[in-house]
Amino acid sequence: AWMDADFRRQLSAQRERVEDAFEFEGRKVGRGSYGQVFKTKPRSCADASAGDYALKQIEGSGLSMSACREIALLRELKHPNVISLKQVYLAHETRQIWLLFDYAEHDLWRMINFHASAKKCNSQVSLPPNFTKSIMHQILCGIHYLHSNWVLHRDLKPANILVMGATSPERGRVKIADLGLARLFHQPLTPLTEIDPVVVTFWYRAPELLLGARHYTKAIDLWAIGCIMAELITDKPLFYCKQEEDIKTSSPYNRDQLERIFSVMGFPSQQDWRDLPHLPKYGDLVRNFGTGQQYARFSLGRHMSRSFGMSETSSEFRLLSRLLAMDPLRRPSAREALEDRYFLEEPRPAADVFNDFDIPYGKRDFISDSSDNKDDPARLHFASRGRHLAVASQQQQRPICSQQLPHRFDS
Ligand SMILES: Cc1ccc(-n2nc(C(C)(C)C)cc2NC(=O)NCCN2CCOCC2)cc1
Repeated sequence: AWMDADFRRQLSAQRERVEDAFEFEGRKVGRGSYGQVFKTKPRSCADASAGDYALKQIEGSGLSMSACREIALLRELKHPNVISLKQVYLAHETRQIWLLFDYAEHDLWRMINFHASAKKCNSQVSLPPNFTKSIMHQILCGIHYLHSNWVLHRDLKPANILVMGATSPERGRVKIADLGLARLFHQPLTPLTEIDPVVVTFWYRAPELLLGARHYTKAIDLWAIGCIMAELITDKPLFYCKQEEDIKTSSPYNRDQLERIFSVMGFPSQQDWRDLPHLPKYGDLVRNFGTGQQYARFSLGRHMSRSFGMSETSSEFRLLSRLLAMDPLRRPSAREALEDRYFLEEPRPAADVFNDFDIPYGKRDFISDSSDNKDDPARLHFASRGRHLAVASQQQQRPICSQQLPHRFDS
């Protein structure tokens, strides 16, 4: 061994082990190709008041490329709206890697689903009037910080937008994270592999990516933020498109997803998007859609006003349509979006997105290890990558409709 044996023994005796420091048996809240996540409390301070922590056990053993990337990236970043890495544990015996984060009780995927199902039962849940504005402001602050450090997110979607819960000192604060799969491949044209059967959603992918753009850009993140803003307003994914379960496409071109975008936005004209003909998949586009005349009468304004009564003159709509410019060159930077009139008007964005309202969402369910076996039909667990097809298994999901929902909630 390259190290003196005694010295090694001394080091390993001193090293703090993650199982000694944290209680996490039976407290799994997430599982996927990235590894698994536990909701833990430090064993030391027994008092329940201490905040919870999220322990991510990285899949595989040893310093994999993705573990290196995640640690190297996160240890350099520090911003109130970006998830922060508190500690790294290397279990030398098993060569396991554990990452310690602050625990986030909520995320936009679960929050939006909660409101969508409450709506279906005609039981509106009261939220502060600046709820969407506060969330949008904090997402843009976090992304502005990342972009200024030349970090692109590349997979922004509701599941990756976490929100701190009532027991956290940062109650109601947005934390941008990346729980998912896309991080493993940073080229947009990488074929989806069988590593992960979880279907990656294309609902937040910018049109230039679907048309073969070879590199991610900041504008691609801003498009996804526009999609998230629309979903916060309507409780529906703006560019929802059913997807074949076994999508193993290697081509970035997704005709159904493009069709959905055009049926909301209209078809981009030469004036709208000068560089469109230079995109790799422009030929496929013309073959499938011709001149796009069939989408001539569609527009975002028409869609948002007809389906959701949104005024096309409101500053909320104006910002949304800036973010969802088909031509990436016309989308605002994160800073320009933050300077939009929308954030200067009353009501102003709040640091706690729930304001003084009680938080109506349940806590995350623990994933029981019994549901680990694949042939358990009820095994549909929350895939933290925001897979919109997965729901909690029945015994975990309390149907909203059966309860009488009080106007206000006890958190
Ligand atoms: C390979 C690789 C994977 C992920 C990242 N990554 N990147 C980010 C940015 C800074 C871009 C938002 C965050 C993460 N990692 C996690 O969010 N990790 C999950 C943290 N969560 C776990 C569940 O509990 C809350 C914290 C980098 C590289």
